[in-house]
Amino acid sequence: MTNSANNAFTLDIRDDGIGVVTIDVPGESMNTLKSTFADEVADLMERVEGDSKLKGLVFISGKPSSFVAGADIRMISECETAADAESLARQGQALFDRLESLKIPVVAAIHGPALGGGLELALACHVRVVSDSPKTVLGLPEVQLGLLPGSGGTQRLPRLVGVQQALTMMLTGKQLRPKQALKLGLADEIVPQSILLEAAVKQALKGKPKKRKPKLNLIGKVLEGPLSGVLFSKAREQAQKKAHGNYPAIDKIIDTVKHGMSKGMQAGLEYEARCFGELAMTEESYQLRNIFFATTEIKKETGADGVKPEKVKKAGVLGGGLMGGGIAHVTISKAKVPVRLKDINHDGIKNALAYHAKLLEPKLKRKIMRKAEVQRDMLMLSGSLDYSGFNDTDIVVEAVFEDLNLKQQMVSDIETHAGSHTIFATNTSSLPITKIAAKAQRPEQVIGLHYFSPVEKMPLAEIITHPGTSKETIATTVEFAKKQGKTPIVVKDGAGFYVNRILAPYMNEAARMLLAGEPIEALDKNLVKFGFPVGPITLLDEVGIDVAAKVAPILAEELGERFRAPDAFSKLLDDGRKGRKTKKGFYRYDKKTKGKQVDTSVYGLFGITPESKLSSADMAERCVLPMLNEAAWCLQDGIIRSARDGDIGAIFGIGFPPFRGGPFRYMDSLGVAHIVERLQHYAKTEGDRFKPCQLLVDMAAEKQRFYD
Ligand SMILES: C[C@H](O)CC(=O)SCCNC(=O)CCNC(=O)[C@H](O)C(C)(C)COP(=O)(O)OP(=O)(O)OC[C@H]1O[C@@H](n2cnc3c(N)ncnc32)[C@H](O)[C@@H]1OP(=O)(O)O
Repeated sequence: MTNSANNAFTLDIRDDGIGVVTIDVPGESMNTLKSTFADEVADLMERVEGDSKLKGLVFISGKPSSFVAGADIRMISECETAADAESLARQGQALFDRLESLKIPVVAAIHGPALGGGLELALACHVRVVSDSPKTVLGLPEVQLGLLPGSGGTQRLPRLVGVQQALTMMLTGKQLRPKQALKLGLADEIVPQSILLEAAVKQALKGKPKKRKPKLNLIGKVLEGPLSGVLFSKAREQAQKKAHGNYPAIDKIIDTVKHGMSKGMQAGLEYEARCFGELAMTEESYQLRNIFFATTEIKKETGADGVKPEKVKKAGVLGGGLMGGGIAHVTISKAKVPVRLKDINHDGIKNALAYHAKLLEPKLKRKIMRKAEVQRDMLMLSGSLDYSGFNDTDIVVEAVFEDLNLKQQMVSDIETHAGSHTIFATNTSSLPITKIAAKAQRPEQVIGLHYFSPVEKMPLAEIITHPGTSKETIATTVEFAKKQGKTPIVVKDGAGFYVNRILAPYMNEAARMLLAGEPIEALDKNLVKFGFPVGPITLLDEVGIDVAAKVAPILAEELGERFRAPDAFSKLLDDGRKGRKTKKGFYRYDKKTKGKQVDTSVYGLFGITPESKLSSADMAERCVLPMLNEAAWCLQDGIIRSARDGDIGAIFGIGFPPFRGGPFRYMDSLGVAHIVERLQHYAKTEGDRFKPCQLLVDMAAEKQRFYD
């Protein structure tokens, strides 16, 4: 084989006898493994096996900032049968077996992500040298795609780092940084990127190392020896506590590791390939892969066709509350942009600084950041009580409380004190952007930038345009949100925008069932079982009953009767129940209460005796259908630009069960006609609020789907 520019793998043999294989998939920004490489890889292996002078082999990436991001997910999605996917897994297994069996030492030189099949390749090598860059991460994230590691990962990882650690990595998809990988024995050496290749060559010249046993303490040895049965059943119990049986990959990962550890590597690999094939065909994996494709698409979009974003070099934040503090933090720590924060009093500024410091502290403790880096990030946040330091801001995000006059005043202040190009982004969750921009001199620079709480954790940002927002403002705000680590969706102005608009009817329906006597625990439990991270009543307590009570009439007024909230909020508020923040809501928050307990006195307020009459499935259906219907309304009204944005918004903003693909993909999977039929059924039994929107009715009549 001669090396060709079209090859993904190029072998160069150095004078010291070490062969360097550079992985560089042509035409792609990141290396992924594809079955079409089979012939060139077979040639490469023959060349290596046939060269008796070769002393060792090093695998390194030719890409500037990634090793290998795994098997090509598109290739997995193209499989039509379980047998097709199983054979992909076997192909990878066979190659990695052959690599591991080489008599010469094989070293992986890793800089950037080594994920999925990329880490499986590295696991088959005899030594792993990693760069100390923050870009370097090692992980097996297949579970997030509804899959298991299919090319030996389920067998090699536990043998290298121990069953317990391997299960944690595979069941959570967690990615390890270099130091964590070294500690576990997954990496053998950490070096600066500049000497990565040389360090790997040095390792190869040392000869083939003896196989190491996992680094285990005494308890680890017992748990992974005589008590391994307990270890596996505990892992299953813990994982299912969160997954509620909704993710088939979880059981398969545990079964496969167990099979291989008790019956040997070869049997484990057989089992692994079979399970990989089966999982690739599940609805759950199909939907999770779709999320990967959707987010990858969104990452590439500017939000405004043909317009390039302006660079944001400095940002302003108005308001030092929880939201303002969170926004300042992600702007500095993710986007690396300095922030000037204004509040009306010193406490607000102090709060924001303290919040920023609190979020940086664990990074110092866990050695993700050095002290000097933390200090630098702290210095990037400065505060003032006036608008000094705002004149050179490129964007200002407002996070003051929800008052239209106040927000209009802020627009005017920014127009006076900041630059003529400065964008005014409002983090309102309920006020129309059109009204906030109504008195602006430069309305084209006013936009909504709606974060979810807590800002540093929630992945979604809704970017809301009013009719006058310019394309430049959209593109710059979208880019800014991406730099802050958010997945942005661009939506049109309208009450509740998208996320809160679809959330409200879902919560209202849960409240209605509660008023009809369904127990609080049952409502929460059944919706969590459906796949939401928390149930609707818990969510009401978290969001604040007062907040829900304030938003409900606004939505009803603008969008109609179907948004009319049940008459429960006023009674709760009269009783001083605002939810978790006041330690009084549907649940008890006093210190003495152990675990999560319903405050049963709530039932007395409504004169009801709780009694479950609905089945788990009926309860979930009644809550979820209004959300699905409203999502379709939003598409019909042009609030969201596509079903894809609606799915990503619901999954990343609300936690709509990812394995169901989002509201639109879920409707497709059940069939739009079925959704319409169920909505019509409930419209008869429960009321007009369930009436399906015209888009759904038309689509059902035409047998259409949201996705091809
Ligand atoms: C048999 C095996 O066990 C099965 C497997 O390996 S399944 C795959 C497991 N691997 C993964 O799940 C990792 C998926 N990738 C990622 O999480 C992220 O891409 C990443 C963290 C590696 C990098 O993120 P980021 O820097 O934001 O880059 P991102 O925009 O996502 O990706 C860059 C490009 O690589 C592509 N890409 C990354 N990983 C890919 C994969 N595994 N398959 C296909 N394409 C992939 C993206 O689609 C994108 O393509 P584009 O240039 O056309 O836009």
